[in-house]
Amino acid sequence: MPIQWFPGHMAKAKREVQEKLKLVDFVIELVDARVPLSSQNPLLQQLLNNKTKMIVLMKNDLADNKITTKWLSYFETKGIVSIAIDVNNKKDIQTVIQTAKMLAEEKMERLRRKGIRPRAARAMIVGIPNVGKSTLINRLANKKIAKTGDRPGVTKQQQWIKVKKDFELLDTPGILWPKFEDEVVGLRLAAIGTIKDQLLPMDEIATFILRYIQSNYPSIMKERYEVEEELTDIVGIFTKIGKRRGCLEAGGHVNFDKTAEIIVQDLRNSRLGPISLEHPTNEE
Ligand SMILES: Nc1nc2c(ncn2[C@@H]2O[C@H](COP(=O)(O)OP(=O)(O)OP(=O)(O)O)[C@@H](O)[C@H]2O)c(=O)[nH]1
Repeated sequence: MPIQWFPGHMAKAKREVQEKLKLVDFVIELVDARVPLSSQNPLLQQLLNNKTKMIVLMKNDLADNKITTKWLSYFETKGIVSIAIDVNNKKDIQTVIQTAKMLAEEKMERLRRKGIRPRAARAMIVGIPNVGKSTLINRLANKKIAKTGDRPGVTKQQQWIKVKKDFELLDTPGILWPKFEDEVVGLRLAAIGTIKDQLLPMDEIATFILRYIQSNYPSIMKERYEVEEELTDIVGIFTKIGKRRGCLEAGGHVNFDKTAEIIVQDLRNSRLGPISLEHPTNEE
């Protein structure tokens, strides 16, 4: 899939993240629970330079819980603290705060051991476009955005959100671009809506979604689209779905673009139920 990010934008985003990283003690990396690895930016790991991070699997309400559990174990085996949340669930927001506080306390303990007077630990949120950065910041801020002044070496004043007495959050997130070298990664990200649709071949994405669902969630395929057969005749399947969903043009022909759009929107709007598009061991 020919998706290109402009190198200039990427370089600028990288510089901005690098600058902000200097201000914080740890990083909260947001990924999409439906595609946790595909929605990571491998560059972040290099930029972190030994800084602690926690991973928040966002939009867990849209993901398959069984697969999410596997992802949490996967990250645990890598020694990375991870949690999965629905940003609209208050309990989940509390879990983010508690987990971040735990990391903050570890950091403060290290300072104490070095004889440095503890202060509030500072964190920033990073993630690819549309992963939920602003929404999570707003939930954590809960209208408590507090100016805590300049930090040395920073010309632009940073706003900090006092989430807890000993934990502050940078009020602007770091945007990182996903990586598209692997075609399947691109298709997964396109399916969940990371990339602007104008740039996308919707029929390819819809086909990807149908094939994936047919092999991983055949009952959904049957219930939603009344398709039970193998997807060898993809044109036939599009025709069937298009007719059923009223995507017809004059003359009774099926409009394939409209049909593809409906399939993609069905997935994005969770009309197919909770679905994960990536498995830790690539079981799919
Ligand atoms: N269902 C669900 N939707 C979520 C969740 N978190 C965020 N969203 C939705 O995802 C969309 C994108 O959220 P934003 O907070 O704008 O994402 P962002 O990462 O700040 O996006 P950019 O500004 O493009 O970088 C919004 O429609 C949110 O409502 C979640 O946990 N569950």
